[in-house]
Amino acid sequence: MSPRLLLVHAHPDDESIGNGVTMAAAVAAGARVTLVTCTLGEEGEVIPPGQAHLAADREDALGPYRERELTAAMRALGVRDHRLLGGAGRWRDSGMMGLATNRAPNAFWGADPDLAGRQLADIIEDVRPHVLITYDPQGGYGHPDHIQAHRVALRGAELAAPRHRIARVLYNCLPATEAGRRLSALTDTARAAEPVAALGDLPGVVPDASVAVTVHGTAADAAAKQRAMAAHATQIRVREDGTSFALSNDLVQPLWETEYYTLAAGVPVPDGATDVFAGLDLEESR
Ligand SMILES: CC(=O)N[C@H]1[C@@H](O[C@@H]2[C@H](O)[C@H](O)[C@@H](O)[C@H](O)[C@H]2O)O[C@H](CO)[C@@H](O)[C@@H]1O
Ligand SMILES: [Zn+2]
Repeated sequence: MSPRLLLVHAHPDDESIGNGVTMAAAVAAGARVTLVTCTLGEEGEVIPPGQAHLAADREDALGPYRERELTAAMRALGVRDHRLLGGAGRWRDSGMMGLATNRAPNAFWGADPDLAGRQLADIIEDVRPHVLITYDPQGGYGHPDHIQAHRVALRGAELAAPRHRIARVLYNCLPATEAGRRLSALTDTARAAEPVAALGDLPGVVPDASVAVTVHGTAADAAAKQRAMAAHATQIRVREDGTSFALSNDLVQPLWETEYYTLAAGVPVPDGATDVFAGLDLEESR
């Protein structure tokens, strides 16, 4: 039986930034990978000047454009099943915490967790994943759509449980020691002619001992992640060395070729696990 992985993310680009290697490696290993993206990122800033006209305060056409970026990113990772929660445009990007856009009529931040959770439960009952990956309760860095994606992911898993119980739930994370080392390396090199992010700017930093799964991937998986992140060109600038990137805030941060997870719920992870499915009886959670 092929293992099945479900990822729940807030905006187009989060999946490639946080899980590009994990997704590419799972596909290469024969797993079925399903991505659910909750919004189209309509409120995002736009990096390339040539696309600035798409922004919400201009033509408000960024959502469909980012959907096409997402399709290109999934092609780079080999992921064939990617779905928009509730259908394209059902839930709108809420903008950063505290903005008026948080209260827009269909802002994801205002979604009823039971309604959105039921939309996800329908997907869970269809896909029957062994593993679910999403954000920690803080959404990694406090973005309202990330917090809501966490809440909806757990609510959906709960609503689907009578028909399909997900064996393991993992949260994206970054180990503090390695994150600090990588940021120091970026700061020390001549390449950092740009400002480098601080540890507090990175999402989901945890004590090293909290990391349950470390996915290394291959060089091909890392290259696929770089291509997938570059496909989200309105949001991400992959730097020429391929080992760092910047968002529209121009803060340089590591492009992680290794991805890390904490165990949120379900079957314990064997020590030193390098595979999100490690130790699972796939037949048991058909
Ligand atoms: C990675 C991620 O979640 N990006 C979100 C985020 O974008 C950031 C936001 O525009 C912020 O104001 C910038 O300083 C930062 O550089 C951006 O990454 O929030 C957007 C609006 O909700 C969202 O569209 C984007 O995907
Ligand atoms: Zn996001």
